[in-house]
Amino acid sequence: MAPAEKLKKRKIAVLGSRSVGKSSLVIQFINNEFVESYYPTIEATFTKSVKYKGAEYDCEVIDTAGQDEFSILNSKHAIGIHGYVLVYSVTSKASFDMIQIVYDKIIAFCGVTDIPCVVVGSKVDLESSRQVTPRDGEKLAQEMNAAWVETSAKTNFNVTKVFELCLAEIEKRAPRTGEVPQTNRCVVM
Ligand SMILES: Nc1nc2c(ncn2[C@@H]2O[C@H](COP(=O)(O)OP(=O)(O)OP(=O)(O)O)[C@@H](O)[C@H]2O)c(=O)[nH]1
Repeated sequence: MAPAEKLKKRKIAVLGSRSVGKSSLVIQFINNEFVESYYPTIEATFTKSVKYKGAEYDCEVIDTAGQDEFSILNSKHAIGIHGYVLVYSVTSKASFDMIQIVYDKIIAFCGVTDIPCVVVGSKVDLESSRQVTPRDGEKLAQEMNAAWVETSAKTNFNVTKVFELCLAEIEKRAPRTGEVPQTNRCVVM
C-alpha cells in the first residue's frame, strides 16, 4: 500500500459558544488530560493519528475561539475542512441555541445543504445543572442529519467517540479517500 493510501488526512473544526469546553475536549482527546482553569482560546491546531475501522487517519483538529450570533465565520473554518464538531454545554440552553446559528453559517458559507458534523453536549458530569435534555440534543442533530453524543472532558467520557463519529460522518459522505472537501462558494483571497 502506498503511504498516501495508508494515512488519510482529515481536517476537523471544533466550534461552539464561549466556555462550553471546546479546548478541554480537544486537549483531553490529544493529551489525555483535563485542565480546570479557563483560558479563552484564540485558535489552536493539534494533530493526532487515529486508527478507526482498520484505517489510519492523520487528524488535524482546529480548536476555535468561541462564537456568538454576531461572529462572522472565519473562512479558515470552512475552506478545506472535512468535518465539524459543534459543541454546546448541557448546562447552558443559550449555548445549545447557538448550535443552529453556527450550523446555518457554515451551510451558507459553504453553499451546501449538508455537512459532515457531530453535535456534542459537553460537561455531562454536571448533571445537577443540566438545562438541555438528551432528547433535545438528539432531535436537533437528526434535523441536521448529524451524529450526536454527550461527553465529559473532565471524566474523559465519550471523548474519543466524538472524533470517531466525526470521521464516520466524513467517510459516509466521501467514500473515496483523500478528497479535498467541496464548497460551492467563490472566495476572493
Ligand atoms: N465540569 C466540567 N467542566 C468542564 C468540562 N469541560 C470544560 N470544563 C470547564 O469549562 C471551562 C471552559 O472550558 P474551555 O475548554 O476553556 O472552553 P472553550 O469552549 O474552549 O472556551 P473558549 O476558548 O472561550 O471558546 C473551564 O473552566 C473548564 O475547566 C467538563 O467536561 N466538565
